[in-house]
Amino acid sequence: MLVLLPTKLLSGGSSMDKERQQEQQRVDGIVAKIKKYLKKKEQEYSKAHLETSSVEKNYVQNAKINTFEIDDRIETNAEVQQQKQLVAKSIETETILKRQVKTLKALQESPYFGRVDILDEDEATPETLYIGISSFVDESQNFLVYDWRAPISSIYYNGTLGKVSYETPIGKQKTELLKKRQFLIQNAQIINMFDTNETVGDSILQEILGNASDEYMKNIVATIQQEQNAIIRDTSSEMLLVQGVAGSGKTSAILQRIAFLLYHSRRELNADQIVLFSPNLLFSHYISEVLPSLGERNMRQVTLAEFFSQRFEGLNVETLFDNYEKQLTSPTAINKYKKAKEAPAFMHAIKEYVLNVSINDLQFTDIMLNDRVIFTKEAIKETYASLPEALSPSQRFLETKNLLIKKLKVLLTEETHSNWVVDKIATLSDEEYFALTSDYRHSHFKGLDEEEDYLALKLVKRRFQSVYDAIYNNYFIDIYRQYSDFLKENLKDAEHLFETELEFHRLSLTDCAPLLYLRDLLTGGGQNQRIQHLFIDEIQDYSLAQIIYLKFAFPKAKLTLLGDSEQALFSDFQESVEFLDTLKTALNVAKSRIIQLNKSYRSTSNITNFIKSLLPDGDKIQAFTRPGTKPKILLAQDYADALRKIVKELSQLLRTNSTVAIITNNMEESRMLYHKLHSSCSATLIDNTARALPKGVLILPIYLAKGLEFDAVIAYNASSRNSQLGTLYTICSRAMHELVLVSIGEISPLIRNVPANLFAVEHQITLPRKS
Ligand SMILES: Nc1ncnc2c1ncn2[C@@H]1O[C@H](COP(=O)(O)OP(=O)(O)OP(=O)(O)O)[C@@H](O)[C@H]1O
Repeated sequence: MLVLLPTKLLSGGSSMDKERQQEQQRVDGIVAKIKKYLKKKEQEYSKAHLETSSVEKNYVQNAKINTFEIDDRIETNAEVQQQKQLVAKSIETETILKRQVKTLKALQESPYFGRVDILDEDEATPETLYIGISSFVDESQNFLVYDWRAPISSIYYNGTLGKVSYETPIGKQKTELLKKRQFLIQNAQIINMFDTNETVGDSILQEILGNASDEYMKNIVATIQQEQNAIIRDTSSEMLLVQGVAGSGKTSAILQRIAFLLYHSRRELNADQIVLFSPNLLFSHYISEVLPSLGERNMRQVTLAEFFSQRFEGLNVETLFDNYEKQLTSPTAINKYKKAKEAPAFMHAIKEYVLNVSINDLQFTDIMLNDRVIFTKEAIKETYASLPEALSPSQRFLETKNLLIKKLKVLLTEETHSNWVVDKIATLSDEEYFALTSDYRHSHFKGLDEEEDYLALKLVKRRFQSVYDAIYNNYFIDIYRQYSDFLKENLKDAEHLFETELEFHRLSLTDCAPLLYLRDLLTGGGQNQRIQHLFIDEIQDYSLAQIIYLKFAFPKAKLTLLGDSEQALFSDFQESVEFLDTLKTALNVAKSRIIQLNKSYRSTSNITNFIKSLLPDGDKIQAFTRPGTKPKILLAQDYADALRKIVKELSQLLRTNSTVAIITNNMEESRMLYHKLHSSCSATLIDNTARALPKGVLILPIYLAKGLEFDAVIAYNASSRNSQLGTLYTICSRAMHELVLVSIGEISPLIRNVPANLFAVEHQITLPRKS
């Protein structure tokens, strides 16, 4: 619990007033220095900006020089390359300055949020340090503000007063923490300030959490809690599993963690080497401002659907959402092979299959150029078979590829003598000629023959480019037929469904990971060795097969996986510790750690208490003390009655909330509601193409609301027909300040066990209790 020092001393007391004055004077002094420095940096930035514009202009002009005059062209090439480098350098300088200006602007509004007074063992006088979103140093290199990620800053988040220690690059350091002070500074004015003994305290947190929701998630740097700090500063785990209840700050903590890692390993790590798998595009947009607000570049973000679609070009890859909607309509057909295909054993079977597949069972395919067969599958098979058996399949594929490319080169030389080439050269236009010879120093052609040979090879290469690509991309094996063969052997009859889908150019989500695994193990590819950190949000929605594949695809990456098994929309609930064990075995990681977050920050205590009583093991959830009204249940007789009630409720909710989300179980419900409601209240329908969230009334299905939060939520429809616990829990936990549940007809049995004092009902009703 937070221990505040006597309030008299802190707020009303004259000694605190005096201290506050002194602190404000310090803020004033520092802000003046920041402003001065900002001015300098702004000037440098404007200069850099002009410089970039001028080198860019130069570059464009040079690149445009008449390229049909041969002599000009040669010189242009060299100059253009030089200009290109200049542009890149200039842009980089400008970007760095732009970021510095942005950080300084943030600092001049709020230079810091914390202060610690420490006394080192060998020192006689204490030292006072101030902590902010970034460090600020004066001309004499005195740290006026310490970056929140600096080693010493960790005691602000972790330490209680007294002897404390903190990690540094040279080992553990000890000191004594004499004072910890929190500030809320806005527009360079101290709004609130108090001393605290333990972790960062409730009062400022209350103030922050009471605010309205925003289009963008905010950073939590000033109020990071101790258990969140453990997630942020963990640098040693190979796999960090964060299991946290809804609204406990999992997403916030990992974004802060990314900022921390970028600071901690500044030399070895950059933002491009971090990938975050996020649940949907809306979410990607929602979190996109957190890192920039801390002066860092964003990591790469991708959704699972995007990741798979990029790898199966030309196929319509099913998304988690299609899969979810289908499960609601025809659960049995989908579930038939789902369980087997999503299990680690299935991925293991793929590995075994690749190791043991015989050459005769490999599904080689002809390489064609239009209707002409360039390499027959028999010839390719022969090439593959000629290689030593001791090589692994992927090594043999690589060698086959090399040999095929060699053969192709011979073929291309022969092809240069064919009639079509001779004819084409004779009829080349000037433009075509210059395009073909653009990277050759024309003056160096020794004679007509050489020039003709050069042109012929160019023309042939151009025509055969697709053959080269086919070899390069391993299109000489029909991976779909291979997978179908694998299914035949390992999951009886499953191949039929797979093949039927393929005929329609569709690929089901459960086949993506095993199919890619098969392709990559067989042909050797698909791995990105550069990525150092892989973050997966909403891990409960990923199958183990998918996680195994992602670990394989990013072999050097440390994993940070976060989720809440209670919010599982697409699969069954699994206990966290059990889940960690399964993951450890499936992924074979040595150093793993699990961190549980049980305190929920998003919602008022009334909402959290209601939500926790929905869950059988909800006791572990702790509500953050924040006042608000009780959740309300509206019982409607029929659809028309529900609509009337919703319209009435909306007008009330909009008086105090800037965003009200009506969250449904699926897209169809959302569409129907939108159709009926948009004329009476200007609502926005959010579908899976949406990227931003406007204010006002939003209507969306639950899977698109994952990870998001809204001032008020109307849960539609909480009747007994919609009795999925994970769905109801996830919908309700999106609400920050107000929650209303609408039920058409009998209320969901999930709500019957909630104590009646935790919610209000619009009409007096008797809820039948479960026996
Ligand atoms: N230490 C903190 N200080 C201030 N705000 C916090 C803190 N921790 C969490 N929050 C706020 O609580 C809300 C929920 O946080 P977040 O979305 O990160 O939780 P989550 O665990 O990812 O939620 P869910 O799983 O339900 O999507 C956000 O508004 C976030 O800013």
